[in-house]
Amino acid sequence: MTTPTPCSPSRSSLSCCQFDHSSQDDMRDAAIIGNNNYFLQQEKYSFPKRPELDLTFRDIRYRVKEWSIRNFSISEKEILHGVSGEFKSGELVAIMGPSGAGKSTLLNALAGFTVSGVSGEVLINGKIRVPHSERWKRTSCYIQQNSIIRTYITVGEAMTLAAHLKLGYTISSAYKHSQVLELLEMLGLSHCYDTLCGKLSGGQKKRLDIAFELLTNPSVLFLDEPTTGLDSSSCSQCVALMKRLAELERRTVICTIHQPSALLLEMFDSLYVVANGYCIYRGSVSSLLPHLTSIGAHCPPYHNPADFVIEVATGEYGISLDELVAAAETLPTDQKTITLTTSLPEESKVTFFRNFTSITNLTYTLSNRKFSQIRFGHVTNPQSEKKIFRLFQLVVFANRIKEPPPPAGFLTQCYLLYKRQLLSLKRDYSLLMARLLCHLLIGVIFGYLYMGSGYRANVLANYVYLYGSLLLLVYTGKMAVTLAFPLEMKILVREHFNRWYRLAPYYISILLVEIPFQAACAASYLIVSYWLTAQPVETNRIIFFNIVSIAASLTAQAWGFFIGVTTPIKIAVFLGPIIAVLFSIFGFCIRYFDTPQAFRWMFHISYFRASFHSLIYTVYGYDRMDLLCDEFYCHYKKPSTFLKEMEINDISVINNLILVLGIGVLMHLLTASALWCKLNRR
Ligand SMILES: Nc1ncnc2c1ncn2[C@@H]1O[C@H](COP(=O)(O)OP(=O)(O)OP(=O)(O)O)[C@@H](O)[C@H]1O
Repeated sequence: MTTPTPCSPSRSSLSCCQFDHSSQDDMRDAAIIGNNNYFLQQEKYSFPKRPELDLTFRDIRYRVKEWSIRNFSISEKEILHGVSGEFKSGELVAIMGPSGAGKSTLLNALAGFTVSGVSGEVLINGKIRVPHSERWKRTSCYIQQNSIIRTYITVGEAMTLAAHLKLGYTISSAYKHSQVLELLEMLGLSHCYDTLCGKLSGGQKKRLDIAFELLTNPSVLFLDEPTTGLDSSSCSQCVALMKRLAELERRTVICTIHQPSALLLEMFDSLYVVANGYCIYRGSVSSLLPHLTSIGAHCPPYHNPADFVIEVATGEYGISLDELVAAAETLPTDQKTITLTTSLPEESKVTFFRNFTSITNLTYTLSNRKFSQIRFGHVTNPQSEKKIFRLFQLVVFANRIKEPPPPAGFLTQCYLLYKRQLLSLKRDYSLLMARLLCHLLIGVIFGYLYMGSGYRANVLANYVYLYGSLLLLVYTGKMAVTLAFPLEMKILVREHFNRWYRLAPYYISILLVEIPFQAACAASYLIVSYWLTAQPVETNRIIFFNIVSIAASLTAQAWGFFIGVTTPIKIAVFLGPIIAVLFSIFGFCIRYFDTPQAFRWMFHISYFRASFHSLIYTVYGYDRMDLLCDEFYCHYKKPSTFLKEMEINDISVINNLILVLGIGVLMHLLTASALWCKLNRR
């Protein structure tokens, strides 16, 4: 057997995807069959083992505030009306109900995805879960209905990257790679290793979403309508997979589902039916029909029980919602939750078991942690024996639980996310090329239209060229990100909630791609048009001209990020240009003393004005020589005359540059804060 080559952390983040196939096959063999491989076997037990988590929820309510145009007031609407229940580890739970019943709302509340507006208690193994609990997020995952995956990276690359981000570098790359292969194998995706994510079918994308999250082996999985959009065979494969996930390592798997077939319904261990925000059934699938029969709803022969319960919920069988809710409240609940404190000394645990089970002669050994070595003495009743065995399972399991490996560090996250951005761009560079070529083309057109205006005393043409150039760079800088960022948000929300990375590395990785690219686009325009319009060929002027223009474009880009993050896309498309135009009029059409008092503050904070004045000063200031005059009298033959009349003869380009860059930095800080609020204050 070939010993797998470990990928060192310093190698490419995706280096494990770039193994040649023969070594990949060897790795797979080593990972799956290779019990003889000491290296992998050793680490197999260091993979984060997670505790079994029972989830109990009590009196969950969800209220939203709604603006009523008719009453001109804000009213409160309750969507979940105090629902309670319990989902146990090792169970596959279906949340069902008619459309609009509140299934997704309940799932979001239980997962901690929605926090604001939610009241009630969620208990994990009997302990109250605090909102935004980091620990909870590390042991659970939430898989949204619509799979949002980057289209232009392969399954193998996406999985490897997720493994590096989520498992950090305390685990070797070789081991992470073996986990990736194992998971893909388990989810039937190993043949898609080199397939681009965008080319996967709907069902494959869903399985890939699950594979991403299983890398950290979460104890609780929440899935919002995982079967929606799948054909019947893919549906049963998907439910069978979830069932396996629940059974393997006793995970708690909770999903919302729309009217499953009778066969699919049978696969669930537990059902939770909601109607109009109330619970109308909770319990096993087998007890559903007897319960409904007991309240007078008889399921016709050969009718799908899933369809039947929805019909009952919508009132088709004449049973009111109040009756259904009242009947559900009489259903037995297992309120007893036993919480084991793993930090208890072993002796205390033995005492605890003795007291709990009234066992007289209990001996056990955990030396090699096998259940077979647990010996019961005299057990007073068979019920206790079952319970104690289960508790021992918990103890043994708890002893095997290791702290999850720390995720990748800050700089590594920046690097990995940056690499992912570059990889996507490398595969889909059409948009970037279009942006670059447009800048070049406009540079040629502007240069041609205002050819030679840079050295003539007829400064009006050059004045318009400078204004037009700045407007172009501001618009292209702003709008490209204003419209693109809302699409990014969906991926960010999913990955951030599931603790792939923190916000700062993500934002930095975006900026590391967008800033150089926008600067390159702006430079391509400036070089062409500067040369064609025959602006002064002096090193200092050229450098200042480029720096000021690029700074203005990047500050506009920062505004674009801010607008894209804070406003819906439909509003962003016109808000972006409106703000650009509003700030552009200061300095161009209106001089400071012509500006009404009420608007003078805008004159001061307008980065457009600051950059525009700086550009004019860069071209005509610094004691520039007389301009070329083709006529008998040229009023602006001396550039200083023009600067004086424009009231910009004594400005400081450096101060203006600081203002422009300062506004850019401020906008990025505001954008990051707005993103943080969006991600953490749901
Ligand atoms: N933030 C909100 N503001 C206003 N109404 C909301 C909000 N969230 C949910 N609702 C309303 O609550 C109800 C339940 O929504 P939810 O998405 O949970 O239903 P569902 O059972 O998952 O439906 P479906 O099966 O059609 O997806 C709907 O009427 C929805 O319009």
